[in-house]
Amino acid sequence: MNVYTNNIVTAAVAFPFIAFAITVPYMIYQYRKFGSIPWLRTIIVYSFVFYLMCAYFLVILPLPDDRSAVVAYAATPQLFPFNFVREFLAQTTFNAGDPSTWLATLRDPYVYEAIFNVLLLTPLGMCLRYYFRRTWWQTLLIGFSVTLFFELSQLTGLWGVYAHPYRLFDVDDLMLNTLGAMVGFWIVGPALRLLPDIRLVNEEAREAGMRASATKRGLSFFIDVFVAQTLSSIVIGGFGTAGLESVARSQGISWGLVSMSVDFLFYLLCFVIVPVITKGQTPGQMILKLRIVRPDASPARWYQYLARYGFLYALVLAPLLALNGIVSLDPSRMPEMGMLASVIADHRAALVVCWIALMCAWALSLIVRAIRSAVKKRPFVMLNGILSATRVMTDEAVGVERDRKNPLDVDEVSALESLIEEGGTPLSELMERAGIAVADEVRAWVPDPAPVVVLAGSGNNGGDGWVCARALAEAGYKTTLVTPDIAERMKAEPARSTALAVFSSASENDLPLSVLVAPDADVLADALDDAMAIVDAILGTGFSGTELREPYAGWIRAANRRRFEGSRGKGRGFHRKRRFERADHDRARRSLPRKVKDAPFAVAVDVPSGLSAQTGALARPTFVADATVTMLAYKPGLVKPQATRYTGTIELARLVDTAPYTARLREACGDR
Ligand SMILES: NC(=O)C1=CN([C@@H]2O[C@H](COP(=O)(O)OP(=O)(O)OC[C@H]3O[C@@H](n4cnc5c(N)ncnc54)[C@H](O)[C@@H]3O)[C@@H](O)[C@H]2O)[C@H](O)CC1
Ligand SMILES: [K+]
Repeated sequence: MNVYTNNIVTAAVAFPFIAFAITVPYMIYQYRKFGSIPWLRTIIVYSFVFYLMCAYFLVILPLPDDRSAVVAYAATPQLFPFNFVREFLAQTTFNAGDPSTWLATLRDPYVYEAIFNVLLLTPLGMCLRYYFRRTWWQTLLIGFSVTLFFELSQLTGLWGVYAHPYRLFDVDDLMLNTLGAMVGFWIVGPALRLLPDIRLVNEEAREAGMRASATKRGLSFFIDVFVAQTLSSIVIGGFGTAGLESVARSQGISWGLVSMSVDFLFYLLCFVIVPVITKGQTPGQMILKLRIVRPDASPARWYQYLARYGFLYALVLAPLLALNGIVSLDPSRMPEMGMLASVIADHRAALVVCWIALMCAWALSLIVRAIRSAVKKRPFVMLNGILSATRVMTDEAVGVERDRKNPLDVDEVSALESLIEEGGTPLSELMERAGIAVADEVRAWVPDPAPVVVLAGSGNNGGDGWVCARALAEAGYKTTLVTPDIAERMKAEPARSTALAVFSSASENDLPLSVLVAPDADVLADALDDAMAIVDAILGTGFSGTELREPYAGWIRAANRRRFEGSRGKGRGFHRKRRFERADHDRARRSLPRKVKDAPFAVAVDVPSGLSAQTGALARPTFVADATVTMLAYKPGLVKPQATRYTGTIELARLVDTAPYTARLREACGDR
């Protein structure tokens, strides 16, 4: 086994170099995707790379010294499947009835190499399922391809580096390695319940990406100082080379003052002039996608940038100037000094100690506040931010905050739809895009095709649901669409024609889409039990009143119950029935038991059904969603505090570039 450990040591030695080479592009990719660099993901990815390197090194090392040597045992590929079994049986002393032969068997090279060959790709299979969320057949295919790559490296003498193969191409290795990948895939199945859900890791990363953490801000500040200082050094260096230093001295101008002024100008450029031009971003903030705004996320004014960084400049510079003042006082000239100066000169050492203590306390308070803001997920506010009435937010958070701050009333949304239609985009096209946006959200959470239930009402919200169902079925999801009535009898347009088109497209193309028309409670519950995702396209902006009529109320109860009480497992019927009768399930999320582990992902179209898009009033029951995909603009009801636990995270699907239409709408409203 020694050769194996040696190879792993080689991998460990080579890993830092490879890790270093992938770090920068990997970090940039992560940051661009999530706006943050999640540590769990980083650990997984780095250990995965390390593992693949170990595996490959085990396959190709040790390298022979002679590049043209013929290695006898590797010369002819081994093409008989199960050769290792034959060889083992021919050579073994194994006797099932004699335990003393068992250990020897394990030490038999044919046995331990077979076990090792299975183990080699087991982590790959685990990772493919857990991290990359691949299905069994994808794992099989990838596992086989990786193995083939390994074996071909051996067959071709490391792709032609060696004149002859120096390790054996063996069909048994191909089979055993691929089997190993599948073993990894299977054993990770039960472990999935214990491991943190990688999709939640992504979600957390995205959430972290929304926050302007102290790290991001520190880094962007560092970049800015670096840029300003580099530019300034180049210019001052240039002045020096041009002989300006001696000119200045001959004129009696302090060169130190000149360099300080040049520094100051470049700091002014980076921290004030550039933000004025870019509407709130210093160079470092442009790279890290941060932005200086007012606390309500509206754009800041030029004097606020000046105040923000002016105070910071003073806060950093003043202590340095003070220190310089203390140190440069000469005690021997005390008699000529004023009272204060002589006291300072007399206690210089003590004052420097005080200064250091003060600076340490300041740095410590910054660190403590940075950690606290990271733990409590709150913004990190500094004194200069308060004084200038500005905050640093991520670009993403600024966008969301501005959208949230400008919701459109329900009748404004209708007016917007009409404007968009006049602008040349028909409502049926909007519906198509809306349905696809919801399907994309489902696919982001449930990446592998799985059973999905779409609850569709008979209005246009239901129309979005029909499109979503078709898009999911086209992607291979086994989709069940639940509707109160057949497509012909849908009440609204374009929902009716859309539903009819989806229906005929599903049968023409043989899509895995089944339609349940007004199913009874048991049939619906069966469909929900199987579902990995539930789409609520029952009611959108057209919902009125305070109560939900049947059958919608029953559908929502069934969906919420599936989420919070699990599927109708054996022995749970009685318990659940009682709960159902007491109507406990339509209590707010806080008072419900924790979402059950196998709960399907629940996504609401436009608004959760039962929540009034205009007022935020809640009906009993109201659909409880993990995410809401809202169309065109936020609605006032979605941003009400009581709405959050029903909406989950809100995604805005703009469907078109709404900015020109919204501007016209606001103009029209202003005119009124
Ligand atoms: N208009 C468009 O072109 C687009 C709309 N989109 C989506 O459409 C909905 C709004 O659609 P609308 O047809 O106006 O209303 P709803 O589908 O939300 O609901 C109407 C439907 O509901 C019934 N109803 C009303 N109140 C109740 C109640 N208390 N109990 C039971 N049933 C009720 C009513 O009778 C009607 O039948 C919008 O949210 C978007 O999702 C697009 O996305 C794009 C194009
Ligand atoms: K809905």
